[in-house]
Amino acid sequence: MNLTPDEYVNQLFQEDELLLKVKEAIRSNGMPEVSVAAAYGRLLTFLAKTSKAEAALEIGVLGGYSGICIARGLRENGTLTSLELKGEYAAMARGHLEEGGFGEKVEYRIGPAADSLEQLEQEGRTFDFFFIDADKENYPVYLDYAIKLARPGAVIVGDNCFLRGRTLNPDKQGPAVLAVRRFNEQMASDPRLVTTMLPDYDGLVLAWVK
Ligand SMILES: C[S@@+](CC[C@H](N)C(=O)[O-])C[C@H]1O[C@@H](n2cnc3c(N)ncnc32)[C@H](O)[C@@H]1O
Ligand SMILES: [Mg+2]
Repeated sequence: MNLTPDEYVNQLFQEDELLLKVKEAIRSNGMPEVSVAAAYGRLLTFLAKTSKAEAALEIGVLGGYSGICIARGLRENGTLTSLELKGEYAAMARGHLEEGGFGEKVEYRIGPAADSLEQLEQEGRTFDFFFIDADKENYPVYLDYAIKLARPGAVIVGDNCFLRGRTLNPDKQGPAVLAVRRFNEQMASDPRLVTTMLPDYDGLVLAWVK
């Protein structure tokens, strides 16, 4: 019997011990099991590497899965700034990033990400890699900040742009769906961006900032 594409890819590229440990910690602490899927985590590493990312920003941390993937792709002197609402999640992620050897590279800012983004703008910080993966209602706000804080040539990645199918269903009109549709439309049409959206998984959208 044929393997599914997922099964085939997951056989070829198995998650390493640290990533499996992150997932186990999330499970055993009763946290939501919504880390980025393995192949897309590897895509984050790949994109950070190929874009030679030096200053990455992640919005939505959970247990540190995507943070490890991004940190693995950073340049030698690169840094990751991670925004997370919950202090206990950031503490878990910090432990995992330290275990991966990235303790010196990562800075956590706890609280609503929109506040942290405003603070980063006030500080004059800029970034060349963004991963947006927090509360969906604020995706348009996060995109505005990402474009403001982006260096020319920056990469912006948005996760879960199909909202497990809700974005695709015209009958769904809740605030998260409306916000993500707005985000997707801006990603697709903003003249400052060169963008694509992968039409499988849960809708990963990728933009390059001119
Ligand atoms: C989907 S999870 C992140 C998964 C993570 N990027 C990964 O793939 O490993 C979303 C995270 O966003 C956080 N979050 C929710 N609302 C937030 C807000 N307003 N500001 C910052 N973080 C928020 C949640 O606590 C949760 O940890
Ligand atoms: Mg996600």
